[in-house]
Amino acid sequence: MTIFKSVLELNRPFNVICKKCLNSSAQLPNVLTSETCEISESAQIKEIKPYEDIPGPKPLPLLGNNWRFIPYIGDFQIEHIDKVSKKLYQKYGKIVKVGGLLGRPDMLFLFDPDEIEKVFRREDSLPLRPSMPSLNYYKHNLRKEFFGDIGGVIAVHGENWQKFRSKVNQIMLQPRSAKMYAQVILETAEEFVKRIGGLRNAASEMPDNFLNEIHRWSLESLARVALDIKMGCLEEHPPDDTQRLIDAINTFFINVPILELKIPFWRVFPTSTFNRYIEALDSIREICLKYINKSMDNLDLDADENQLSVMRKVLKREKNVKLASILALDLFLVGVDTTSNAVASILYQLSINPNKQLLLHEELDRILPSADSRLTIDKLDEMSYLKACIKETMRMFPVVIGNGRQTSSDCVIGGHHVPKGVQIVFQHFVISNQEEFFFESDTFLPERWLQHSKMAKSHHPFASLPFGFGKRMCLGKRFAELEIQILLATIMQNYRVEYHHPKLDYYIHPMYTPNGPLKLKFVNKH
Ligand code: HEM
Repeated sequence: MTIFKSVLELNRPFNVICKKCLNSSAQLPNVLTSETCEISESAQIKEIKPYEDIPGPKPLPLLGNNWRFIPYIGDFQIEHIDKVSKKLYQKYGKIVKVGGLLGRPDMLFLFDPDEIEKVFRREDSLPLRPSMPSLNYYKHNLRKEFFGDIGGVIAVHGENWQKFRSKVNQIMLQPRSAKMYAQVILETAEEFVKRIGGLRNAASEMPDNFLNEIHRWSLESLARVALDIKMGCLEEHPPDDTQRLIDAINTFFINVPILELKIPFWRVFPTSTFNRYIEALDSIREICLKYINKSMDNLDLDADENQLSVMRKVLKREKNVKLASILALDLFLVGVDTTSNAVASILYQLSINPNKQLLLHEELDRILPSADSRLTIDKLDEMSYLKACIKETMRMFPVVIGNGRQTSSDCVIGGHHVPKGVQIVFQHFVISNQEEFFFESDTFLPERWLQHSKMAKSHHPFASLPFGFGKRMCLGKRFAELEIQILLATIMQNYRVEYHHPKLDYYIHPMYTPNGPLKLKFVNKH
């Protein structure tokens, strides 16, 4: 059979493949033979283009493409990867190769939800998200004596990841489990709403560092859910280590892309960035362990499981203190800044879209008619416009602008042969802001997410995925959603939010967030 002969002659899998296989979402065979493909020679075939033909910025000899991240010389600024990604899409199209990155595999930017769907659907049982080799190094080399063979989920791969994740998946991801924490999440939201009242200046505006205040809420909320501990973040004078923890988490996130995308000198010697990063991770570990141990002190494992914090639930089921502590550590590492930046972005979008905020208030006033009306899960379930406002913000400004997977075998993506080991980057931010996938894509239109609205259109299910997808999707999704919904409902029950300053651009710092002091004005509703 001539088709298959040409594969063998070129010694390159997937040089040609039948159209049926190409469009299939099934895992493609590694080497195409007449046994693995039912299509006869006469069937329509499609040429698979070689990997080398994927367009993208050309690497320089010796410097590869890393030079592009050098300040003042290169054209890739980490803070503006959103704009860089858009430009790459405009210049090269839906599949772009950024190769020649020293110390790391090629990156393949995907701007096509059909192709993203295929990658996700082909995912095997051990999906590999290729992020944070520096954290992997921290957990498995530098602080090996602490982590041992229990690395947690962040920056952990293969069977170790699967073993850990299978033990915590149900506790973290069942919607019913998350809802059990509604009461403590509500108490923390109410505390924060009170604090907002006290933070206002004479013009009812927030201080320049309002984002830090939101971090404090996010940390307190997570500590209640994960450990059943009141850290006191929302008190007038919080314990010193709460701010230290917030700063360390920020330092950690800011340095991740620097260590990953710039020339990785840290792999050869400890650079100042690397030292700062390790210091931050050590602080996170030290402070979290202090609170984890506190939480253990008054542990009653015989208590009704529904009353237990996430960490205690895991402890009760697994009887493994190390595993429960490492889970809590991972949650603090990635569960604070993500949620707080999402809240900052949602409040900002509502403040600059007052007509949409008005519709949100109409919904809230109907469901919670007075300042004393009690928010319950049932009432929250009725708040479809509130949820649509959150979804719409996450579509236009996803806090995590892209996600990724590393190919575990040779495959075909976008009609090209792609070898094993390449890092596929799903460009969600660029995709979900395109007219092709969302009409009036640059308009804040929560109605598009409402089932019964005239503006609701069916969307490509892979065009906006703020929490990822599949076996490795965000472990904290249920908690993040609940925390954000409860906080937003509590704020909007009490205040109208306005913004009277020059419009803010967005940047990556370290999440995708409004760039500038969030001088929101909170006006009493009652
Ligand atoms: C708005 C808030 C959040 C957003 C937008 C977000 C987004 C994401 C995304 C995009 C991923 C990668 C998913 C994938 O690879 O398919 C992820 C992973 C993860 N997230 Fe979140 N996240 C948020 C909040 C949280 C919170 C509050 C927690 C913890 C309580 C959390 C814990 C995690 C963990 C542990 C992972 C790694 C999962 C794994 O690799 O197995 N996230 N998140």
